[in-house]
Amino acid sequence: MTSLPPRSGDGANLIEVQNLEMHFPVTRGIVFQRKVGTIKAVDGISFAIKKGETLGLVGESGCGKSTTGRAILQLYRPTAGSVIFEGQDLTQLKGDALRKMRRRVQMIFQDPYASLNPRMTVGDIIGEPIRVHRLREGRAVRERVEELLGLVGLNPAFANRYPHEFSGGQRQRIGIARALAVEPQFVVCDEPVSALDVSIQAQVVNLLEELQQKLGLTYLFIAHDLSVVKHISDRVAVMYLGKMVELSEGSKLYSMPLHPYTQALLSAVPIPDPKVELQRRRIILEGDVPSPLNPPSGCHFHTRCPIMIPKCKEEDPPFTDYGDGHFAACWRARESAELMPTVARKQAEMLAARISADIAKVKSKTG
Ligand SMILES: Nc1ncnc2c1ncn2[C@@H]1O[C@H](COP(=O)(O)OP(=O)(O)OP(=O)(O)O)[C@@H](O)[C@H]1O
Repeated sequence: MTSLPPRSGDGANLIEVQNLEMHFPVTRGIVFQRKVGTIKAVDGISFAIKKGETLGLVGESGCGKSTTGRAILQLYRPTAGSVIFEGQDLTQLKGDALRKMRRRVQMIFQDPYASLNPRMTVGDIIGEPIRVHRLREGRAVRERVEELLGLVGLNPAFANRYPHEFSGGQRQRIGIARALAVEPQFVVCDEPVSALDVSIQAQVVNLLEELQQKLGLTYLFIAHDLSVVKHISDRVAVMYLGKMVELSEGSKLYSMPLHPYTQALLSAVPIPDPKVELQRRRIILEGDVPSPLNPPSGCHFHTRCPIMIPKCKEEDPPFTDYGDGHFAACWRARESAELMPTVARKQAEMLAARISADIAKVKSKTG
């Protein structure tokens, strides 16, 4: 159970996700497949994203971030819930209406190489969606491809080359150009910089921010790295085992995390500085991440929570607004803020500052 989607303050929401569920059946048997269980990859999450806003989505591997992105874009058809985009519930669209909507919502993938067809030239990769959606014809397709390559900081002459001729960062730029080819309004960026070197990460994050400003884009930015998310996001949401456990305006999530899981994530942010490492005080979470096939009762986090009380085993805490749109799903949210070690908070802040400095450096170099 979740409450109404957290609103993002003033201004219109571009997208509203309400009680979204994406469950995958687990089957056994080759000929007669029989359902033996359900993976609750996304288990009833609600949120809204304002036009032009970036919502960061973080959490450990397997918590349901990618599935959330795919279910919003209808790449997976959700088990339950609604996704309202420009007044239309995407979960109800079919056929032609669904195809038309796909133009407005796009995805940028983590591994740009895997998502680019190695047998196609960059020109064909970027031109294909333009032709499919009949946005341009004949020579105008080529002109648009060259324009898009320029927009993402690549030489328009690269249109004749193949994906293997490019570096990781350049391939990601090609992936971004392809996503933008159909002139979307909403883009799910699924760990777009996780596979790149830190210096290149800053360039790609910088590019995504520039494109957002130029084209008025709205992003759902998925990452496991809290520092990258902090820089690019207006608000940040944290997921654990298919549920959203915290959501707030970015800086507040870092300075006053309400959920013990967010606190643990913050305390684990690595900082390549031996002085800080010596002071590090990590919040160690006991046990492994439970299986989404058989999640714990009550609050899913209770089996690893350092401040668990008996109620947590029994009742799922509601996603509650603790003021100014700072939502958390924790029975002890009010007390837990006081338990966050200062050192852990400080190290997360320092890493975020480092990344911001890297990005500023890239900006000054690229003028
Ligand atoms: N098509 C599928 N069929 C069955 N289970 C799936 C499918 N896609 C994802 N899952 C399961 O759903 C859960 C959430 O996966 P998801 O990829 O959304 O997590 P994630 O947070 O994006 O992780 P990562 O950072 O590793 O990509 C996992 O347990 C995963 O195994």
